[in-house]
Amino acid sequence: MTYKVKVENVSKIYDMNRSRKDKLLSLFTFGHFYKEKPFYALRDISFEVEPGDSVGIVGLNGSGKSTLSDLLGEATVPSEGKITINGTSSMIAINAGLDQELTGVENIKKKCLMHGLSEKQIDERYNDILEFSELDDFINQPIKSYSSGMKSRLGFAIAIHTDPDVLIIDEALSVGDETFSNKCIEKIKQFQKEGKTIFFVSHSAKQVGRMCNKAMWIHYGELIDYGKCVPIANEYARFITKFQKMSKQDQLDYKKEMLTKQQEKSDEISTKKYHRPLLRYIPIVSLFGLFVYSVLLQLNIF
Ligand SMILES: Nc1ncnc2c1ncn2[C@@H]1O[C@H](COP(=O)(O)OP(=O)(O)OP(=O)(O)O)[C@@H](O)[C@H]1O
Repeated sequence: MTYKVKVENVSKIYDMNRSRKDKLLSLFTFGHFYKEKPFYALRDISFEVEPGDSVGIVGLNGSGKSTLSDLLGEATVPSEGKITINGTSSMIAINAGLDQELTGVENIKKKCLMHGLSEKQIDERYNDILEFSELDDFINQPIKSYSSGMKSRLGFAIAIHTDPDVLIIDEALSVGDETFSNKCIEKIKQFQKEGKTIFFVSHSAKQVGRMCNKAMWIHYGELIDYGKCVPIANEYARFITKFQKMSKQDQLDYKKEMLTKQQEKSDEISTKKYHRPLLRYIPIVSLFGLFVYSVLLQLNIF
């Protein structure tokens, strides 16, 4: 079967340099010179998703779930590798793509236009979006004054009315009241019946087990399991039960140890890639050559 989403050897590297000068140096030398070492928030992830699949993404805090959903929702681009989506994607995350300074009405228009809807289509769908979001008169307020639940409701209402083929739901259901969550779940089920592809980011193995046919477990930047939902959700639930039985201090120590390992692996990759003795000087020498050449041109020496 042809895939709906194909992710090939994708990594997301964060530039950890703080000052503008260090960031620029790292940028212009293609990462060869840096003060702070880069961080691989996701490392060499590959998977394929078939049309109509509902994929649950689980993992501890800081494992890389939101980074992956941002990549799938095309809010950011991979640092390495390739993502191919056959169709349009729409992301529902708290705040995803919403402009804090604009009102609810303005955000509806902006996001719908970004998803390729015409002014006429937006006018036709506006009342449905407003009704689904349950925001009533608050829709005319800037969304910076909204609670996280209100933002999530607006984000959800807009996303489901933009006809996406691929829907990415990032923790949108963990805020807000239960009645609204149930309404969203009904809507998601309707999307599933229509054969749409769904990614569902959640901390809850139970929710993933109920909603998805496939699952992936991301652990500190690595994809450690992907396949049929129930066995993975069960395995993750067992891990979480064990984790929660640990003392607060042991949990912190575990997270610290994992993060240190993740940073060590990031260092290993960057060292291998960027610290080949001669190669590391090529970008800076080329830039310097270009600079000298342009100065000579300005001086009419050629
Ligand atoms: N802009 C950034 N710059 C540097 N590091 C970042 C940035 N965004 C995220 N990270 C780091 O990348 C890793 C993955 O973060 P991400 O938010 O994707 O995890 P998550 O699994 O979604 O966590 P949570 O469940 O808490 O939302 C974390 O170590 C985080 O600190």
